[in-house]
Amino acid sequence: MSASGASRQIKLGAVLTGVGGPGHFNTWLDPQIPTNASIDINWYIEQARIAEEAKFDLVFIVDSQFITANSPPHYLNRLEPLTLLSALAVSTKNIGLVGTLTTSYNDPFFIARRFGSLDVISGGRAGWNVVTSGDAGTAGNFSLDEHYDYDTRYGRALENVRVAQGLWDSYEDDAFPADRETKVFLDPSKQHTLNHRGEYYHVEGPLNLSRSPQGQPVIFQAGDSEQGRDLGAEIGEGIFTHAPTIEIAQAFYADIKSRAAAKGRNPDHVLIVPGVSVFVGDTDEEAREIERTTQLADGGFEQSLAEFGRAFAWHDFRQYDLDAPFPDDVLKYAERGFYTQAVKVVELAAAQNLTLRQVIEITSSPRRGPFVGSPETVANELQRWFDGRALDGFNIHVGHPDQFKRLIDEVLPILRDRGLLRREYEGTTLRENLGLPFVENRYTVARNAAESAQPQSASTDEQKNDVREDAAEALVSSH
Ligand SMILES: Cc1cc2nc3c(=O)[nH]c(=O)nc-3n(C[C@H](O)[C@H](O)[C@H](O)COP(=O)(O)O)c2cc1C
Repeated sequence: MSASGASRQIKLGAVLTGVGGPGHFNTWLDPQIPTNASIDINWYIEQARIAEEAKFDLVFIVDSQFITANSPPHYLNRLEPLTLLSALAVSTKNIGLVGTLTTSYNDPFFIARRFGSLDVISGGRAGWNVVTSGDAGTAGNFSLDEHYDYDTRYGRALENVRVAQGLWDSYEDDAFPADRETKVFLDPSKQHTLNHRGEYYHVEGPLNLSRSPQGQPVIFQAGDSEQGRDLGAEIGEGIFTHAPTIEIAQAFYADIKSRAAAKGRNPDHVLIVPGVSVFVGDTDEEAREIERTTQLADGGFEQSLAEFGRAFAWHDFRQYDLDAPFPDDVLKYAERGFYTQAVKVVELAAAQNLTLRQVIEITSSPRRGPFVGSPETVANELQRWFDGRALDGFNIHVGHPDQFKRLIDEVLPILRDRGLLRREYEGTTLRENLGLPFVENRYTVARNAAESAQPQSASTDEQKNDVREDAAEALVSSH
């Protein structure tokens, strides 16, 4: 189904953060959340099946590889995404399986192999959320003294993704006749080496794995700097982001879509799906109260202060006077961390002349989110953002089970009745369900193009090969 026009429908993801992600230190106290939720595969299977029953497009697994004692509970003790998603692949049938893997500390061959395997195991439901790692300390776990600077991080990311995509085309879709009569297992003309020599990677190929029914895994991306947005516009088919207000979300949406169009891409094939929290009550007032009490119970000043340094490469802000002006030279710590996020905090403090205490209070006190109210109110607001081109869908942060249930039972049916959500999955692959095109194998495309362009003149095998290689080269470099 097309992502545009009359049939445009809301995409839905479920972000599973077990016992509580950033800012949610006490979510795990909820008796309905097992204290080992983040490492209990049965909990993940249950959530994925609930989401699948509600016809969500995908489950979304975020990740990191560096922690301190002040990291959020889910981050302290959680499963590796690809291992986890492989278990979900055999416990579900339709829902997409999106995992986060950093390009800064994984070689593209390894990434291509792992996501390719997930894609094959799941019958074409895999997605890769491309990140570059905001936690500067990750470097210390991968034999480096220092995390990469931004240009290097994003340069590596682009090349890494291109190499992985090249490797995923190692075999054309009919490469394995596996014919017992003729004893031909592989058609060697349908196996391709990559021979990549780039700035950061040398990769020969081929990958020892055939393609899935969707051709290649879907590429998601998360990163908000200029370089991050450019990368998303270049390679992202789904963009994971924050959306604090409809105006900011609309500006982000327009920016990414126009960057993608400027790169010659179809903007409808870049879906913007920010992470959002939803609170549902019987009335708008009750929902606001649930939002306030939940945020108060899940958060806390002391823990927020301890965790506050994460964007600044875990610089410890507890050393400063809380009631003095916000320290003005801390951005240097964030240069290899979550710099974009850190800049926003520092700019806010400067613009409003805030103390450190006030900044922590602002970032940790209950805030009135946009998707809070009676089922009707929440449905209206979700629709307003969708119709207003602030986003193409929502990655719902799954926190308290009661709230996830109310969203599914009370809000989604309203949107479904308005024709904004599917009743049944459109296809069996993540691409089909997201309205994204199947990725044709580049060598098959080049072969077909060469054959139809020169049906008579290609008199020798050598000539045919030249044309094929030329076309393949053009495709590889423009892909
Ligand atoms: C919405 C969002 C989600 C992210 N999720 C992850 C994640 O799960 N794991 C990770 O290592 N980095 C994650 N990142 C970090 C980015 O990959 C990037 O390193 C960081 O945001 C700094 O780059 P930026 O300034 O371009 O945003 C996320 C970033 C954003 C904006």
